Amino acid sequence: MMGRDAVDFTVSVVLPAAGSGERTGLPTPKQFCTFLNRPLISFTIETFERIPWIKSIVVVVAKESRDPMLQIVQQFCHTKVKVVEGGTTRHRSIFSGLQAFIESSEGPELPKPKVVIIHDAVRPFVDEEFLLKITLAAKEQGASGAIRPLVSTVIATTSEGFLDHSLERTKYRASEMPQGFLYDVIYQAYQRCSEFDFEFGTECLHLALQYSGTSAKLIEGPPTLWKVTYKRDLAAAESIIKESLSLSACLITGAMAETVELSSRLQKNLESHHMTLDVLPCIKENNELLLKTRNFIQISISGASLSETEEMVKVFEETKHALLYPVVIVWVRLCTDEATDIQKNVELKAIMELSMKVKRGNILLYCVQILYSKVPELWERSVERLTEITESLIRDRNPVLTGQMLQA
Ligand SMILES: Nc1ccn([C@@H]2O[C@H](COP(=O)(O)OP(=O)(O)OP(=O)(O)O)[C@@H](O)[C@H]2O)c(=O)n1
Ligand SMILES: O=P(O)(O)OC[C@@H](O)[C@@H](O)[C@@H](O)CO
Repeated sequence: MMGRDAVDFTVSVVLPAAGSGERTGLPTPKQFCTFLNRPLISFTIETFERIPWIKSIVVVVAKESRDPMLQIVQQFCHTKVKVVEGGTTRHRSIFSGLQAFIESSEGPELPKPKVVIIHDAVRPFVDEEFLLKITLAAKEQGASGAIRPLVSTVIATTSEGFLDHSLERTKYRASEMPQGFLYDVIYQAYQRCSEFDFEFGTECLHLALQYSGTSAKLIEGPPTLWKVTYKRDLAAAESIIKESLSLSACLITGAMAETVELSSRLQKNLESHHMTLDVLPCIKENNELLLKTRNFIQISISGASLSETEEMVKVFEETKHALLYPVVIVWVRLCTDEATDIQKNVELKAIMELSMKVKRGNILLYCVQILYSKVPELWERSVERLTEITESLIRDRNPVLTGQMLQA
């Protein structure tokens, strides 16, 4: 497949995000519903923002959402974004987005792109490879669109609500997003389309065919292109993102024989559960490795200070490593002998204070205590429990459990 260097022309994106999300039944429009401390729309924007050959992103929001959207842009450092106001229907919103590239009385707008990608803001899972296919096809053919096989059969009903006939499913496809267009093709189509199209239409590809005589190239996309429409879709999106964050971790073993031995057992268990691990004795001078993942497991002997954890936190704060996704630190405290209550309280106080402080920077600090046992079966069982707890903390990223002394 052609690579990024094939994109030797300007590409911009229009993200319609001015809907009210009625079908979720939630008071907040779904594009602004949050998980992992971030609104859904920010995840979609990030998907496009990290692609170097995409020059600008026009986000189209309802008038009342303009200021909240500008705050999101600032909070999550979305640098390629311009926010414009949408309309009462999706087509009106998309047309508003396209007009952001046209000179206006308020002065120069965004540079007009050769190709414009139109993508629903509530479809957060799109990858660069597929976007490249859509973009290059749009450049060649004038228009392109993502399609997916139909899951349910399409039927036509009589006016009395009875079956009239069913369509042969193999002949039809579901039209999804992203879609790509030569800018002039889709802009002209919107200039020519009818009020009926603006009011009741849902398909940009149809407008390109009807009003610009351009038949879109259809490209089958991956199943990840689905649109968040119902409340259950928000839960599904959150679960998919959390799963994608929990695939790797950095295991910091410490230098003592006991912590290295525990690290080795934990590494074996986590890798057998398909987690990819980078293993370090300590974090000094390994900043680039620190920025490879957002999950850290730090093994230390009870009584050890949190200074190394604080060093890690400093690196994350300086690099804004936790800006877009929470960073998880699981501080494993290996007890080789029974600590006094005073020692436990001192440690517990230290971990609670530090966890509250770093949570404001989107860093989730957990503590798990494991008692060393000379009895192999008991020790094995404790390490198994430590593995399960560690996996759960990384997967679920539950802020409620931060700062607690969990027991493996
Ligand atoms: N007037 C509108 C209506 C919809 N959209 C956007 O178009 C995308 C797909 O539309 P849909 O899933 O139908 O969103 P809503 O219209 O918000 O959903 P509902 O029909 O449940 O209200 C969404 O990102 C939505 O914000 C838009 O920009 N302007
Ligand atoms: O119809 P809705 O407003 O739910 O969502 C818009 C979808 O129709 C649209 O994204 C695709 O069908 C491609 O045009």
